[in-house]
Amino acid sequence: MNLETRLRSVFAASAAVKLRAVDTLALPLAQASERLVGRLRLGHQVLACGNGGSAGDAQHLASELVNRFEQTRQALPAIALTTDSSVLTAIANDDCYERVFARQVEALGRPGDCLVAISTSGNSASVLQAVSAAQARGMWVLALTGRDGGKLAALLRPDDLELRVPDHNTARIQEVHLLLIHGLCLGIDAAFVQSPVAAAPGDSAAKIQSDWQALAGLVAGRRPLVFTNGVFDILHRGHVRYLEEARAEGVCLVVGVNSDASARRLGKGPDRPINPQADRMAVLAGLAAVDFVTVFDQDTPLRLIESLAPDVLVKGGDWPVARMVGADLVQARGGRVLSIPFRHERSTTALLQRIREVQS
Ligand SMILES: O=C(CO)[C@@H](O)[C@H](O)[C@H](O)[C@H](O)COP(=O)(O)O
Ligand SMILES: [Zn+2]
Repeated sequence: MNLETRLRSVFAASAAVKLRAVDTLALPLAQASERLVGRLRLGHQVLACGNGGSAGDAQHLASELVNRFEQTRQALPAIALTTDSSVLTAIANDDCYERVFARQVEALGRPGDCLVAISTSGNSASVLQAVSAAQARGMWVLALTGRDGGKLAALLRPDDLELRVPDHNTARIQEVHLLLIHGLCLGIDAAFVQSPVAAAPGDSAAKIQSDWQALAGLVAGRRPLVFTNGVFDILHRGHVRYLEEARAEGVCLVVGVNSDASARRLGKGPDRPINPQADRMAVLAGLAAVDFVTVFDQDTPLRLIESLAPDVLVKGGDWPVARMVGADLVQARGGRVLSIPFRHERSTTALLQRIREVQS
């Protein structure tokens, strides 16, 4: 067989693997892309690793997240663990090659971040150690593999994802890996072009949106949209947990805060709220679970709920669904209404009582 004939059969084989992969991988690829979007929106980052050709793939992915793929959108945080020769040689030289990625995961990974682990065999020890290090740090793993998934597939936990190319040839598997990387980026581009994250991590002030109309524009397309409201005078552990649970009900959480005048009309006491509305909003905006904070001056958040049209309405503590303002409105649009009990029973009133007792 001359070279041209052999190349023709390589082209055919590559196309055939891709067509086979469509059946098994299109759906999990879409799910992986959506999961990445969700985590990136929360300020998490992507770390990527692999050896040889897969090191190139890790860099390819990182460059498309940090810079862009096909569309202009905000920069996204991703690091290829394959590029810093000083770091790589020091770890390989002083410790062992198998630790080159794991050590970097230990240094850079944070809970909720994603490790993209690329290995055609699923058996590269350096990638396996990186996966274990990521799992130990509360990260989740997106594995790009081939063949039978190797030892890597066996290491994965229920929360991890694997995209396994149905072939045994290293080069063919790598060719599909690149297609998968571009597929991930397609979904990521689309999501962030449609609705950019207003606040960069650490820039919590951008989460505070007092203009309801502007807020409605910012959350358009970020559905299911979750809404909750309250005074949040002195934030306690029960609040933090319930806001995290509320955020998990959708892709964006807006918290409506009673203005100082509105809070005073609730009649909790002449000195309440203790903290002015600007302070209460700033503290809420500092929570990772909260995407936006806004304020309402009315007795109830009904008009705000009408303006935002959330898909999920949540109240914390012991509010029965029947008593929740706006419940019928949300349900009439096919939305859900939830009462999330405080898992840590704390009350601002009781807390203030204790502080006063200590003082007197
Ligand atoms: O690019 C190629 C082959 O096409 C090679 O460099 C290949 O990536 C290397 O042999 C890797 O070490 C293979 O590792 P893995 O995919 O089994 O984890
Ligand atoms: Zn190669």
